[in-house]
Amino acid sequence: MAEWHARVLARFTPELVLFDLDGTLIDSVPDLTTAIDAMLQQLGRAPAGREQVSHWVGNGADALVRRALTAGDETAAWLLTSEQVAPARQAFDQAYMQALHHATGAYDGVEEFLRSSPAPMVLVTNKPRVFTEPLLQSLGWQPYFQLLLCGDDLAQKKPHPAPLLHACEQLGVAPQQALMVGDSRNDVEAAKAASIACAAVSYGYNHGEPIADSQPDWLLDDIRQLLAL
Ligand SMILES: O=C(O)COP(=O)(O)O
Repeated sequence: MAEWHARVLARFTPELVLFDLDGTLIDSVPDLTTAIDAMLQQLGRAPAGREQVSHWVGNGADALVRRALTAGDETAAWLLTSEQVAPARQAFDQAYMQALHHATGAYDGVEEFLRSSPAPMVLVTNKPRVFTEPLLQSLGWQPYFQLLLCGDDLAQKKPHPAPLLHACEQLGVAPQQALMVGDSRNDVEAAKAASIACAAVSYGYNHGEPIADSQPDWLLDDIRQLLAL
């Protein structure tokens, strides 16, 4: 088991680490793009490509499909009715289930952190459970996490603080003793609203914007920077 880096210890000693998944632990955009482009092709539309898809990830599968259907127009995306979205969502779900772990891999340093984390870990992702569980199983990561909280487990998802607070409560850790690690403003906003310290990684998606703008407590280029290695 590794020790926390002095920069973390100077503030507090985390008793629980809450991890985001997509863009933080894994680069899932290649496989998400395969699924989104297969869906668009079925609908007779042009493919979106990885760059666009990377800007649409982070608020769960429903938001991703809505954004793809409206070429990223956020207002138009949420004006679509559930009935309008349903066939596309079905096509996406089928394609993503097939593609789940073809090109998705862990970022540098992630495996090392997971193996040697100084504190118990929970996964708090907006990804639906139907994809998260088989993907974690395929990565062999399920034993690392005390709890998985997926995007469809609770009524609210990040940036709402509810999943983070729920995780703390389940593990019996005060929010002030937990650390959120994520890549997007959804993670930072959820952490701030829950009074949870937040480290953000600079290499993730964050809708194509710099995560520094959200002012996390720590900005990391590599998750191992949290550790005294
Ligand atoms: O939008 C998604 O499905 C990804 O969610 P995550 O970044 O919270 O892991």
